[in-house]
Amino acid sequence: MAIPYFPKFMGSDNSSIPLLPPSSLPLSPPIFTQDDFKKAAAYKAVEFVHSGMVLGLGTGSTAKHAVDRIAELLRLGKLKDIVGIPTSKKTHDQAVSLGIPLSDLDSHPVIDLAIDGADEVDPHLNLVKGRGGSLLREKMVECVCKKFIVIVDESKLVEFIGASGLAMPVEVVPYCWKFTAVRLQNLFEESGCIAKLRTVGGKDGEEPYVTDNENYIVDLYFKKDIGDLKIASDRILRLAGVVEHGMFLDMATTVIIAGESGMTIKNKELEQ
Ligand SMILES: O=C[C@H](O)[C@H](O)[C@H](O)COP(=O)(O)O
Repeated sequence: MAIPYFPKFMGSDNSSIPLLPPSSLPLSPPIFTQDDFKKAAAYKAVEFVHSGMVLGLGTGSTAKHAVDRIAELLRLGKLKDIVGIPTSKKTHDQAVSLGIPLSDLDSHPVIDLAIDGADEVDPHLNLVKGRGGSLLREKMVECVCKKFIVIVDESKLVEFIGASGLAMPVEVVPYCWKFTAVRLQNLFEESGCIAKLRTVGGKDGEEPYVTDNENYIVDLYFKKDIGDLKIASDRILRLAGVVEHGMFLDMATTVIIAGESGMTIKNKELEQ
């Protein structure tokens, strides 16, 4: 079993971070799990949270650690007057269960800081998000943030968007989704694109995955680089039937990456 051991990842407040392995254990190098890295990045990001902030609360296994940590600091009285704007029903439910005060974009159209995970991060801090299906609300919240901190383990770093060979999600309206999927695939024919409806196993077999907004997801898989991301984004968004896509371009202000060699913090300003 992995020993939670975070010598390189200590936050300014480490009340809930075990610092050293029990002395009875043999002195072998600590073994970290991927989840340890996600938690380390999340805890680091929460150090940027201050009392009185309106916070975008991300979705996914990495963001979940940040939400837990924010709730813990609220309970300890180390944070006060936080308002959270959740980016999915799941995060909403997590935050409610932890007692984090919540609101929405109607009441809080400007957000001080959002913290969220990502599926891919390229060298320019462009992202793929939405493999958990929450891209639309995430984009709505994170595009109105003064600061957007992305938290990832090192497995999310890619040379270029789509390089992982994994899905780039596009949220589409259910009406004639096949028609939209074919048009999406045709847009990126030269990149060897395959478009697939995301499905989940239901009692009657495979059913379309339905987002929090009652839409479907078409996942795009690329064999080659799709080139200029801004152009790709515009082409996707111009298709009627498309609601939003999972490329988050030029949005992250900071990316915190945790991995075997420690923690790296990349700032957008430094990349330009
Ligand atoms: O829809 C899901 C979100 O975009 C997640 O932030 C993203 O998929 C990363 O999730 P995880 O932290 O679980 O890898």
